[in-house]
Amino acid sequence: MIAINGLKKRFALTREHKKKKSQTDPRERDGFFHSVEEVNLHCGQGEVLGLLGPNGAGKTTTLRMLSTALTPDAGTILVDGQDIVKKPVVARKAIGFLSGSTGLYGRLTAKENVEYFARLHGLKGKALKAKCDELFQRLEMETFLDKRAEHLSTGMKQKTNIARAVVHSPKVVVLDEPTTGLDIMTTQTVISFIRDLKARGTPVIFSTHHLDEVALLCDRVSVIDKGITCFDGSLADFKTKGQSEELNQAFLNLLTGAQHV
Ligand SMILES: Nc1ncnc2c1ncn2[C@@H]1O[C@H](COP(=O)(O)OP(=O)(O)OP(=O)(O)O)[C@@H](O)[C@H]1O
Repeated sequence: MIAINGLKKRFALTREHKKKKSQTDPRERDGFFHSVEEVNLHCGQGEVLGLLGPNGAGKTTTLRMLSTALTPDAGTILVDGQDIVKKPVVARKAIGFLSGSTGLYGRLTAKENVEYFARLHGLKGKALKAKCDELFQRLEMETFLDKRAEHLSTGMKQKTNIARAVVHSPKVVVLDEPTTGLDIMTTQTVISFIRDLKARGTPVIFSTHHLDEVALLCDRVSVIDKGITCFDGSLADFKTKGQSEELNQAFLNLLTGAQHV
């Protein structure tokens, strides 16, 4: 369903970076920062994949390439067998992407924001209302639908962003740190929403630093360390290869192992 192979992305170093005498990161070389060096990731129909990695590992860069916001320097990204790098317009219809920095229109209400994106995707009339109402109910948004986005709390904004990302019923959902900064109740709503997507057969890829969410939701896990995939497999394999039933420990063991390769 989703197959990423040999993905690479580098960014030109700024003048400030180049001026620095001491090299701080092995990914800084030849005038570039090699943010993603070799990422491989696989997620099947109805599976949920947790993308893990330390800060700066390259998770957001990978997800931005998957969402077509960034073009890879090398590698392939297949969604349902279609090469989305070659067909970005097809990809944008097929993928619902929640980015950490997605902005809402502050002067529009939560409801207007979601409806606006529904219209951009070609929904109208009864179909638009039915889809939006369903999402407002599933994401428990009814109490703040008529509040302007600029006055919403972090959790309310995140729910609105999620509704906006999936209003076109995408084949694949990609969420960059969907629960970061949320309270326990809102986190629970987001977790239930991901479970619901899985039950409907929609594959979900989400990045997180919370391994309790991985335990609750994921069939598969992918770990990136310094721009390189050091694990991509089932949750059971993650525990076996990480040599621990405890997910935090398995994650740390996999990272340590990767450094020794
Ligand atoms: N446009 C850019 N120009 C230069 N460097 C970049 C750019 N975008 C990302 N990077 C660098 O690439 C590396 C990977 O960043 P990325 O945001 O993908 O990491 P991450 O795994 O999502 O981290 P976190 O868990 O902290 O969100 C970082 O060192 C970052 O500074």
